[in-house]
Amino acid sequence: MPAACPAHANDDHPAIPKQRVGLLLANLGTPDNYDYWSMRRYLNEFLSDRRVIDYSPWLWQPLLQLIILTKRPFTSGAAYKSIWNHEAGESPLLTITKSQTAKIAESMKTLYGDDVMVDYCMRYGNPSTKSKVAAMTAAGCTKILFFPLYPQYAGATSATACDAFFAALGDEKWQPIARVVEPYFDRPDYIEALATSIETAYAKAEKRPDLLICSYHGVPIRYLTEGDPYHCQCQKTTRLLKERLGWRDTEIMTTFQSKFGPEEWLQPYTVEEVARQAEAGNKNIAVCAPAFSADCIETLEEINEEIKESFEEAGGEHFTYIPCLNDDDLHIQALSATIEENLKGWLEPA
Ligand SMILES: C=CC1=C(C)c2cc3[nH]c(cc4nc(cc5[nH]c(cc1n2)c(C)c5CCC(=O)O)C(CCC(=O)O)=C4C)c(C)c3C=C
Ligand SMILES: [Fe+2]
Ligand SMILES: [Fe+2]
Repeated sequence: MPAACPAHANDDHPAIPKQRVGLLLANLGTPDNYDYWSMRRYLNEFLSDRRVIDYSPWLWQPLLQLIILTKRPFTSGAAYKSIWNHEAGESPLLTITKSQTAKIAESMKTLYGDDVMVDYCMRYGNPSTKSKVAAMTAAGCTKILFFPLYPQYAGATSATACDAFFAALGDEKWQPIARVVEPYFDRPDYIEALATSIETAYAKAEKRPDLLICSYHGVPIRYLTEGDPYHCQCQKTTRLLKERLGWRDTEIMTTFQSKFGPEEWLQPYTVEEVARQAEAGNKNIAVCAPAFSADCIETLEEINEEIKESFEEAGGEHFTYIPCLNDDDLHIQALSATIEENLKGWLEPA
């Protein structure tokens, strides 16, 4: 009987690996090092993304290439150097993402045995989203669950991560079926993990802080008026946290940090608000950063160095930075439960 196709007639039919489900965790990015050229490469990729900076490239690219990328790699490189994980030779965001991935992989193994392949990728820098989608497809993942590790949606984070994921799928001959995990800021288990981290920090503090500032990464106000729901999701995160903690309105507030460029961004700006609070008599404050699933340059350097300095210069006395949830057990449990819900219909726990 003739073979069904010429490739079947001889031995050059491609090997087909065992089919599995891929779980791809995605975070923002990281430079490979803090030297000028590594920083320039990273910032160029990041700041050329039109989900982040939406000006016309005709206007933006000359400014970026000729002015911003001649100076900023030096200042950002120095900031990265001050927080770098020198032992591992990588940024803290990368170290934490690896640990989160390993812990989530462990909980997936308990639930599903070897049926799920777990890995992580970065939107900018390495490992790229494209390389990880290709590796998962080659390893037999015919379905991929993509999980942008941002509690709140923003076009500049979640959407651009998805754009890179969908573009990578577009390059695959045998394109995996895809699902994306939605923002998780209002999940009770995430709020519980956040509230517990705050209660633990407050229990350890010498003196109870007068105020908790929830400092979120900012975006231009224009992005909100053009339809990005990030601002509302940040405000709701603080409200849910306040309700879970059982606190009064005067004990907790929302601010925004990391302003970049000349436009007006979401306000109040953290760096100014901490100084106002110190001047108003709140000499003992705590700051947490619920928009970040992992500590990074924006928390370790900007909050714990620049913003702390602004508070102390205005007469503030005690500044407590409450770390991100990182690889805390409750955080990993909340992320794993979110993943389990999103895998339903594809896989059931054994
Ligand atoms: C958590 C949510 C984030 C939003 C929303 C966001 C919007 C946004 N960011 C920029 C510009 C910069 N962001 C930078 C770093 C950075 N941003 C986020 C997260 C969000 N950004 C993270 C997690 C990080 C840290 C990455 C790390 O490697 O540690 C920087 C780089 C700082 C530097 O190196 O100088 C810039 C610049 C814009 C313009 C924007 C909204 C439009
Ligand atoms: Fe950012
Ligand atoms: Fe809003």
